[in-house]
Amino acid sequence: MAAPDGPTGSASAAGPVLAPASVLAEVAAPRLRVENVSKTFGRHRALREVGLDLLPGEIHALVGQNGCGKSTLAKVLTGYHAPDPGGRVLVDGSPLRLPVRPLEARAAGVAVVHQSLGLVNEATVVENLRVGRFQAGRLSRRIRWGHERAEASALLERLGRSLPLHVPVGTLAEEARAAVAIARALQDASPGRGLIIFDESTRSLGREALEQFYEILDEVVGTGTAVLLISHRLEEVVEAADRVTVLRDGVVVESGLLTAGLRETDLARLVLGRALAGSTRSPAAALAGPASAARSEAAPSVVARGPGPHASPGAPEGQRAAGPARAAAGEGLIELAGVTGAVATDLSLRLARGEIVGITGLAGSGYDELPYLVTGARRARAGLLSIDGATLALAELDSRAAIAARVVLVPEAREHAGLALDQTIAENVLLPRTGRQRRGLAPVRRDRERSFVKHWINAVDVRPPAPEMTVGKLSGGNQQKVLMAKWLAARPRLLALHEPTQAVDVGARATITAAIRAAAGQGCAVLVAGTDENELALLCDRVLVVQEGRLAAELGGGGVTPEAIVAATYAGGARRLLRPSAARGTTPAAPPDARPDPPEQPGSPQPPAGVSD
Ligand SMILES: Nc1ncnc2c1ncn2[C@@H]1O[C@H](COP(=O)(O)OP(=O)(O)OP(=O)(O)O)[C@@H](O)[C@H]1O
Repeated sequence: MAAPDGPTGSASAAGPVLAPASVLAEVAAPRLRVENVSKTFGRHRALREVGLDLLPGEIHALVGQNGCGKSTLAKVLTGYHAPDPGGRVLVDGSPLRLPVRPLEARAAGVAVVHQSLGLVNEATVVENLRVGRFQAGRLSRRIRWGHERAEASALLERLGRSLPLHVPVGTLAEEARAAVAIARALQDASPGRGLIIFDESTRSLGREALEQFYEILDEVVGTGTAVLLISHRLEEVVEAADRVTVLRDGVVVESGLLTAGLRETDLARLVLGRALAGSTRSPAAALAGPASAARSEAAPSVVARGPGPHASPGAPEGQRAAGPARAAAGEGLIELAGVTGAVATDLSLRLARGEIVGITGLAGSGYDELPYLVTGARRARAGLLSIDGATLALAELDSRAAIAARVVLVPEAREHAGLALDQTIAENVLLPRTGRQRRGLAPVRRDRERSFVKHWINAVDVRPPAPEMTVGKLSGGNQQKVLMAKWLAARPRLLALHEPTQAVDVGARATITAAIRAAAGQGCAVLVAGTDENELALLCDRVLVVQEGRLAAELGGGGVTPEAIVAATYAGGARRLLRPSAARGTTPAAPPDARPDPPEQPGSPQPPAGVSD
């Protein structure tokens, strides 16, 4: 639904107000105008007559559920997909030829960071940053590597990063890879014109990196360049974007809403097209809901039976099931002793069966090494894992041995760790079982496999629920769900997760949360590394905070609250607002010459259209 005509302006706490897109667009020529763009894959229409205006100097968010068409639009705009005939795309008033030619788009001032980041993992940091821009010596015609290194360092420095320039990017942590991709796009931006598209690029950034990212975006939009920000982090959208457009099933249902005064819960409702239960809580809380409710809605057949804390249905609304406990002392305990990695130092902890333990910290503190070290995905320098009477030396553990012990990892970077993108959903979900079949330890029963796959597709709500679909053709969030299904289906004893709901929409988060709880309910111990305090508070029985490699705090029982997690993580320090200086609320932050007058204040704020309570 398009924004209706009528008075426009800022929003109040009573509700958001429709954006003055049409008014503003007349005042300042849009950096990007999309008209009537559609895209069909086979029989599926991923985009339907989409229209969008990006104004000079604004950060414009594009939000919507997994699979609603956000990345498809980004790929149409940058020439990866050819749109259906009939649409138009204009950059700074000039039409681009359709399908878009990538070089023409770049010349027109369109820069992009795709959701996959688009890096060549085998190439070095400097090569990824400078490919296509290398400068050769005038006489030697050889690449001037000294110059390229200096350029690359300066680009990364803008983002507050100092990375080794000669390592392959595939060896870097996800946050560092994101920084490389973002730095590359920033160098492509043309000050004062065009736009940069960030497709879920901030999903792996910790809070400090996020703050730095928005500082630079402020500089970029300050020149008049526009930013199209695709994100599932609705709190980030509300805090940092000027306006937001909502896509649902390939259709624009809200166009250019001002974010000032827009509440996260209202935006979540627009994304989902329905009201949320308990919407007075934060959307994350409301959507994750009580363990029992989430379970019954999302994965009824995996409802907990085991001894874990999440096994008892019927917890009252808004409460987590009671704290950890469960297995008799010693029984089923998993013990980690002296785990030491690159930064993590001498981390020791015990997990009971069915317990969900969170681990968090600032970037570089080492908290995020733990899931990889205990599952053999990264070699530990030292440490022991005791599980069901067996003790494994982590310095010798590899992934294969860990999987054999039913210790599994859902990594952060699904694109290059954990999913076979050219195989079907069914093949991916069944992959951990085929090892036993290959060794002749389990029979091949096609009918059972089919219902097994169907069960797990439903449990994590993969869309479309088509077992034969190639995973690479799923949207990013649905790929994440397949990754969860694959490892949950392996019935782990210890499930180690790193940012399990990244790139997953606000609705599907509840489904994944429920599936993790159900696994815990069946006795699986869960270790979840992440930085989202709301998610950790909802999911975890205990949360450990790591500082400078060492355990610095432990929160348990009633102390596992978002506020306590933030306080312990920042050791009393405060977090900055993402865009403290931006004068948002009445108009996009256009440069002075392009900035329109603020729209009039409406008499009474209107709720967003298209939401039914
Ligand atoms: N190459 C392709 N072939 C067939 N279908 C595709 C292809 N790429 C995307 N799709 C489908 O188009 C729809 C839109 O996908 P898209 O990746 O744009 O969603 P999205 O909104 O970006 O989702 P997410 O938030 O999960 O990243 C989905 O149903 C997806 O399965």
